[in-house]
Amino acid sequence: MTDNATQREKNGLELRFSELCYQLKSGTNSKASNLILKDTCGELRAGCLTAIMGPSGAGKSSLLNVLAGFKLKGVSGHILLNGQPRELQAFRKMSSYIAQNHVMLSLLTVEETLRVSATLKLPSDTSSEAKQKILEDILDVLSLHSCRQTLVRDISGGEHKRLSIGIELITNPPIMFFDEPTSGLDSVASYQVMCYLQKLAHDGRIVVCVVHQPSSRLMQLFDDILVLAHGEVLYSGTQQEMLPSFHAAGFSCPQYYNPGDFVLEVGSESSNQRCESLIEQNKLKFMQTKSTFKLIVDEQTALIHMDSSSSADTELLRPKEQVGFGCQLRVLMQRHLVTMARDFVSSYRPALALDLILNSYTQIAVQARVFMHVLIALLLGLVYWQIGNDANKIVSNTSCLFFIILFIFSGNAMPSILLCMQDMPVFLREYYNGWYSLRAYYISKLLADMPLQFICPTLFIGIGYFMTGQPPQLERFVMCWSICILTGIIGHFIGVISGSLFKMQLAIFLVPAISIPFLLFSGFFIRLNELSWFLRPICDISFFRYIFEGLIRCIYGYNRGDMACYADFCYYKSSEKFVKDFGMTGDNFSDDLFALLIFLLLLLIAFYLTLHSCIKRAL
Ligand SMILES: Nc1ncnc2c1ncn2[C@@H]1O[C@H](COP(=O)(O)OP(=O)(O)OP(=O)(O)O)[C@@H](O)[C@H]1O
Repeated sequence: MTDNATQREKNGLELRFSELCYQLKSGTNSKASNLILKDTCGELRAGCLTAIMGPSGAGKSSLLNVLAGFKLKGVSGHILLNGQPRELQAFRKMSSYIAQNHVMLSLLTVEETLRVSATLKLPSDTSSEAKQKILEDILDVLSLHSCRQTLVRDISGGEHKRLSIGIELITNPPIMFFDEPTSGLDSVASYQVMCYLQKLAHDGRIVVCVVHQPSSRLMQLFDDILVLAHGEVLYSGTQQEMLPSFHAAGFSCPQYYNPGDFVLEVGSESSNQRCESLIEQNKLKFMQTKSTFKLIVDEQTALIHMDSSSSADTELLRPKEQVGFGCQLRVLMQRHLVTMARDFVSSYRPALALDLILNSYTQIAVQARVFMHVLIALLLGLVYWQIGNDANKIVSNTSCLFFIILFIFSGNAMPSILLCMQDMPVFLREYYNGWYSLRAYYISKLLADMPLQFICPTLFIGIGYFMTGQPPQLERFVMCWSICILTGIIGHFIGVISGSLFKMQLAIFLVPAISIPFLLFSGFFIRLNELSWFLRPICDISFFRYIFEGLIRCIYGYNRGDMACYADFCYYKSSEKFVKDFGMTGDNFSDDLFALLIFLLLLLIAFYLTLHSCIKRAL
């Protein structure tokens, strides 16, 4: 008996699937549908490294997703774990899925990344010594010791892949799925990563990975091969038996030819017509084993059939969190604050293409955001230098107030879209791996984003208010500051919601496209009482109206009295007259504040629903 077989026996895991179909409803025509996987049969064994191979578009990633339990809609067939129907929640707990682009937070070190994973994934009663031991073992096994203190953004592609494996190894899962673990790596790094996978498999795990075009050196590392073409399985079994099987079906591999290239060429025929014999041969092999299934399980219970109408419960797809809500919140807050602080102090680096996507966006979102608020506040102060108490320049001062609103809103909404770019994939991966609950992530996000929402508008209004010569009264400044803070927070949530719901390009277009029309109803461009009657209700739902009204009231309302007039005649010497002409009479600042708080509450609810919908859509 070989070593692998011994391990398999020790572990005893075997994942078999038969008559597995995956049907995709076409987006353009709801009636049309695509059968991505057709009656596929195969087997994955513990102690063996299995490669899923096939030409591009054959359905390799789809099969991996279906087997890992990440795709449920449109899936039908049998998936049996050790002869029993796969129980999804338990299966997700014992398996891990490492995606091709395993996005991680770039401003944590390798060790911190593993530590966060250990704190959230290991049971709460695990001692810190035990956690440290696991962490050290993983650093050892994956040869990550030398870069343990390096930021994730600075490690090499191979180290990145190994770290993504390490994150999943924390819980020592007996089943591991990898989608193209060698993509983007050179042949040496690919071989190195694949050797680690072989090691993990030979330790008794089921390890299955999608590979594109393995070199003959890589091919030697695989124990089992599953060949897919046009959504059908041409072969599933050991590598030793692969070429004889192809030969028996009429496909002979030339001597000295890479078997990987050969099966890929066979699978690349324009249709599977010529490969019918191979497909039938494979089905027959698993038909024989299916009779064994029948003895063990009732066919009805083993059959999965989830069409698009049946809603998949996301809770079924994720293992339960291992630590309590308090610990989840603490770890998430700490992580967020550390990355934000590093983001603020770290300097720009020459951006490589990937670097630009993963790192610079967040830097723009934090570092440049603070810098721009200070710079633009100074510019505003210079342009509108000390005009706040000049009755002759009251119209210019109103424009200054409007500019403040506009800048704080867009200065917070737009960078928040970019922040979602990195946060969302990390959130979805960690949520589906049961690291934390939606509630913990939501609250940590609200709290951890707050410092920036206070710092930026405070810096801006703190500089701008005094340079532009607004009334030097504490109450008025505090009123003005509170409006600015609310404007920033509203902008931030509009940005975050759009960035989470839509692709970045669309979100960047949508935020100004939706908010600019509301500016028309703020009362700045046209007085609200001059609007046609049928347009007036729009003012009630324009948050810019309450922001602008609030600012005008706190600067010119509350018995401010006469302003200084340095010209022969100043029409608006009296601030009351100005407020009255603007149609904003009454010292109802609290009403504006209340309306803005209602808007904020609605946005907070919308943000929660957005996260919920992102979770559902990720299925
Ligand atoms: N959401 C989707 N909408 C439309 N078509 C899809 C979707 N998902 C998969 N497909 C189609 O299903 C087929 C299989 O896709 P899959 O990604 O599984 O192939 P693959 O073998 O992994 O390809 P590659 O090696 O190029 O990544 C492809 O033709 C793809 O276009």
